Amino acid sequence: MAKITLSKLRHSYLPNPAGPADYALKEIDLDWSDGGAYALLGPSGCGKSTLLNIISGLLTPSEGQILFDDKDVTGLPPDQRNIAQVFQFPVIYDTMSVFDNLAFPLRNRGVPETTVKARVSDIAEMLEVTDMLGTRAAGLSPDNKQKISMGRGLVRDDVNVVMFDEPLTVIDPHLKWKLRSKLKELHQKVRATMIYVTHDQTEALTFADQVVVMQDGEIVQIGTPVDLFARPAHTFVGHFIGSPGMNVLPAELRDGGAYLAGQHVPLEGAVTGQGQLTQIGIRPEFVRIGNTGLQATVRKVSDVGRHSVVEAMIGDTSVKAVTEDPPPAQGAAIHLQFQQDQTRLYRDGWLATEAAG
Ligand SMILES: Nc1ncnc2c1ncn2[C@@H]1O[C@H](COP(=O)(O)OP(=O)(O)OP(=O)(O)O)[C@@H](O)[C@H]1O
Repeated sequence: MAKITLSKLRHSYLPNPAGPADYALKEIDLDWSDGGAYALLGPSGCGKSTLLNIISGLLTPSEGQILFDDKDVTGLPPDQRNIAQVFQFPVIYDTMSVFDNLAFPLRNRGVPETTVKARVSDIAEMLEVTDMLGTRAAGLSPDNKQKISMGRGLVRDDVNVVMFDEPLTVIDPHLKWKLRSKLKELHQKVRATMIYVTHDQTEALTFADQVVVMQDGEIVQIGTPVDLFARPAHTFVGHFIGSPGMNVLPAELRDGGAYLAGQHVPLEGAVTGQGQLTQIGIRPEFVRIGNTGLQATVRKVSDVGRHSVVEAMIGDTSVKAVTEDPPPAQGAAIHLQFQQDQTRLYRDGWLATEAAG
């Protein structure tokens, strides 16, 4: 397994890119350490596949370098990069048995048959497919086929990195959670460097120790699932992660204080930096409905099981609050309290307050 370094990477699909908007990947600098479990998370079109194809060698970047264990592989074709990939759809040989499918990547490399047997039975056990080893792959259900595809990606122990590209797309929703946690468990057992590409926050947060969040060809934050929830570096991360996402509210900044619809909102700490557009970011989990605080009117209440999501209007601005108490009625006049140490200011999208304490 290898450490992967992406250095000053940029990519444009245009022959003569003029400005940042012409780049599918703006400048990417990133270190993925040996044996880590990473997710690349972002909406459709943010550049995930472009980055994946550059790492696997299917695409040569317009600028920058890719290093595996400090060795420059930017010019190497895919077959010389020693990478395993698991795709959205199963890649298996229907006419072969499950055993032969799992053995294929090893036999292809001339691994001795005794090692093949040992390795295939280990992987089969981890994936709980031992009883299927003698079955022809053609007869398997789509999710079992995808499990075997994953097994084929994991069976070699000499690859630099295993990359998963939206691997749960074909899996039935009720089986997804099972395979998600299985993959996490597998990573803990095989300790390979793994990169998991997805637009689904639950998949990314369940699988990865470190999540790389992308938007518009740029990395907006790299952090643990807890970091991304607790202290989003960008309003995009706050909004994209969490359900419902962070409230991002228009704010006026006067004498270092923030105001929302004319009402003062205490922030977590001092405001730093420069920037034009100022916004307050607060997660709905930290907005309380109380007797004092910002005046608001309830617009809508959604019961989502253990708690309710109350959407209230402060002036023209909609704010969401999560509450486990009986919610107020639609149209009620209420007060909202923002937990101060969780109330942040963002400037042009980027975090601009210092953490409390
Ligand atoms: N072959 C190509 N030629 C021109 N533009 C491309 C090509 N492939 C991707 N793009 C553009 O590059 C940008 C990034 O696309 P990319 O496929 O990397 O994003 P993504 O995050 O993987 O999205 P998805 O999840 O939909 O695949 C998009 O604006 C896309 O339109």
